Amino acid sequence: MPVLSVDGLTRTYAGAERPAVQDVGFALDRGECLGLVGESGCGKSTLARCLMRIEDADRGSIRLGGHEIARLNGRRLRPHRRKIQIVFQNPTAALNPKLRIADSLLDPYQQLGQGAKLTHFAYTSRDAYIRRLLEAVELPAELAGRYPHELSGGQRQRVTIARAIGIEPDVVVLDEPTASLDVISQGAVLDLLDGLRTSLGLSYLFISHDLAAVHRMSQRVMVMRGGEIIDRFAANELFAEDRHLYTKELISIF
Ligand SMILES: Nc1ncnc2c1ncn2[C@@H]1O[C@H](COP(=O)(O)OP(=O)(O)OP(=O)(O)O)[C@@H](O)[C@H]1O
Repeated sequence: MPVLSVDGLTRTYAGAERPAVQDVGFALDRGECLGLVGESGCGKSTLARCLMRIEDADRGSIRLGGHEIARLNGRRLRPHRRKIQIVFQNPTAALNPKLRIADSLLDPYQQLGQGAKLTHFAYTSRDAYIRRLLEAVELPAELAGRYPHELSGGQRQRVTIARAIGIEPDVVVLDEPTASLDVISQGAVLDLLDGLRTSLGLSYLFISHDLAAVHRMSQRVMVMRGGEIIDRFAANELFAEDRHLYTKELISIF
């Protein structure tokens, strides 16, 4: 059974002529990285926000671990929230500037993790939990006492990754996770994410406008345009003759 399966997902903003996300469907297997590529404005982030239930889809189904969550709210949605986490493009906006790194790392656990059976990041003590998380994202333990502005962009993004994985979700939505980083940090963060997927058995929906990054990270790729998935293929079929013309255009610019 897929860890996440989405069917017919559609989201139209008030006053818009056409849906930002239209009839999107896919299934994500355990341990898989599924790439989603498309140019700015094609609906990638809207899809991500619908999956996270930050926004409501107009219609369609979101099955997470076999549970339909598209229309759950409040108390009924809460038990499912831990299972899907997101890493956003901009780690500076994602971290509370007034919290030390240790407290930022603890926050998801306090909100959603208590009572969950954690295995890799079992909560034996506050310090051990934080140390283990920093280690997992290859950051030195002494960063725990610092504030976000005392870290580099790459280090901050590692902290948001640690926050996302510390409560052991099944699915992590990576929404342009390296777009704000320089090229060297981009490669290092992608390598880290790839390693975490394997070692923790995570499933990723990896969203990017960068076809090269998506191709490098993913086993399967979907191409989105105007809110719709217009092409999908296994990563090793990227250069196949029968690729959609639009995919070929994306290939020609990468
Ligand atoms: N809150 C909103 N209200 C109204 N329209 C929106 C809203 N957010 C996005 N849109 C519109 O929905 C469409 C899809 O936007 P979305 O941000 O999902 O695209 P994207 O592929 O993530 O783009 P980018 O890579 O630039 O973030 C665009 O036409 C955008 O203008």
